[in-house]
Amino acid sequence: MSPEGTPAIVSLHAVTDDERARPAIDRDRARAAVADLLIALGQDLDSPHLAETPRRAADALIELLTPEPFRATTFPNDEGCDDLVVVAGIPFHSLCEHHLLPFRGVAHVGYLPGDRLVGLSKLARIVEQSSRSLQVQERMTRQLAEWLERELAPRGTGVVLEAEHLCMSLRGPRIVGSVTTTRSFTGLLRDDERLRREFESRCDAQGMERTR
Ligand SMILES: Nc1nc2c(ncn2[C@@H]2O[C@H](COP(=O)(O)OP(=O)(O)OP(=O)(O)O)[C@@H](O)[C@H]2O)c(=O)[nH]1
Ligand SMILES: [Zn+2]
Repeated sequence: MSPEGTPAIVSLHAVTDDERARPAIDRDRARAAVADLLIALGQDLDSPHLAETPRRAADALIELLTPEPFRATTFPNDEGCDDLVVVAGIPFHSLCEHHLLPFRGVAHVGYLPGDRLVGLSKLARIVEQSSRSLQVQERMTRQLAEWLERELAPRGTGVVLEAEHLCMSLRGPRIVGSVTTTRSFTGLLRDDERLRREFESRCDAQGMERTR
């Protein structure tokens, strides 16, 4: 309950310290750098199709790397819900920190409630927010679990990401269709095998292989 005694809807800002510490984006410099890159790659910037490409490409990258802040609405768990809450099959795409190429797939995010419940859409929003950054899949998985821990203090969290990395399918080993799975479990989801299996069975129903 809020201090006034009305039912509490607590809003918490969801931008992490990491994101606050990020240096400001210099759009002009990014555009000039893309122009330099294209010239270094032997491309002709005088061609009508390429003339605006530095602007377009820089703006596209900036869009992909700019998380949208949101407020993480939470509610008191007045009904004492003690079953897993899982949003499975949340589509996402992000940019691989090593090659600046996309990786894309689905995220499954769940928690075992403690004193608070979170608005379900916020689980999708935090996936979207953490994907808007140069990422490594393992780190993104861990960040999502840490966010749940921080905002909800739940009795357990489960996060599973399944993704195809274009740096592996379009170049390098050129293996098309492989799926990388990363997982993070905390609290009772880490310690109680029955709960973890229950979480995983809900993820399986929305797994990448089944839904693509
Ligand atoms: N652990 C992890 N590795 C990633 C991720 N995304 C890309 N990588 C890997 O990052 C590694 C970078 O290694 P390097 O050997 O420096 O890159 P490279 O010379 O381009 O190597 P190849 O990709 O094997 O051609 C590669 O093995 C990628 O597959 C990720 O999310 N997690
Ligand atoms: Zn990569």
